[in-house]
Amino acid sequence: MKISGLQTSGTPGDVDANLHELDAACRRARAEGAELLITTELFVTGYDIGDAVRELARTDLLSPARETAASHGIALVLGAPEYESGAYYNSAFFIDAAGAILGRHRKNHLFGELDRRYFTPGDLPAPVIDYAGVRIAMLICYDVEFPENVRSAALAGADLVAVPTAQMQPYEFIAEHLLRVRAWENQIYIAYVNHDGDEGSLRYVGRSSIVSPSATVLDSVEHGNRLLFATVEPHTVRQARKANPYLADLRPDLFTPSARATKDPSC
Ligand SMILES: [NH3+]CCCCC(=O)O
Repeated sequence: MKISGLQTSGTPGDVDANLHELDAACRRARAEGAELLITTELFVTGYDIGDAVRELARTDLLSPARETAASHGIALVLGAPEYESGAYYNSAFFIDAAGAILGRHRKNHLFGELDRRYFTPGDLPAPVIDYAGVRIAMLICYDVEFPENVRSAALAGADLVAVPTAQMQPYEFIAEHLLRVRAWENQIYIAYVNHDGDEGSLRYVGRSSIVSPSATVLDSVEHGNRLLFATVEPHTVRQARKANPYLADLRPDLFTPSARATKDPSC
């Protein structure tokens, strides 16, 4: 499956402008043969936009994006705020090429006051969606910095982790190094799609990338608005896991509380 990722500064607080950019990006991505377009974290509204993020979360942000996906025949991993039963979530939605919502992830590790002021953390690990022969997990930004999140997706059979992101200075290290480690230690594709430019109090690091299960950077960009492309192949995941069998060799029995409590009789 050819996938794409849209690194962009977006238009903070302007849903119509962001949806217009989404439409143009879907057209370009589809023309290049992509079957999936991954956006940045909270793409539809912007991230550091203050109380407006909650006001916008209570509007219908998904219907126009679903129509865009269907009109271009391309699936989306779409970053958008979500409101349900009095709670607000920093979410990502998997929308298929017919505009149907197949899955949703609520950011399960909130980052500092910026997230916690407005959102409730999700209580579920990354969902894994079977789409066109590829098993796709979703995490959001800070989530991917916890190895347990990516390992859990890999053990659940994911081939790819799509990561809508709003990664700001001074965290260039994550974009430049950590993603390749996450891909290598789990033999899994990672698509990390970040904001760029300035937004509110933040200066984003850009540095979006798509990384192979053997930690090869398949496409990347430092700064600027750009579509990234790469081809995700499940057999490449399987080959990588033969070469680096961490998941097969893993000994979860050693990491249970009871294993930790067991005294070593030889000492
Ligand atoms: N390294 C911490 C920055 C995480 C930013 C975010 O989750 O939006």
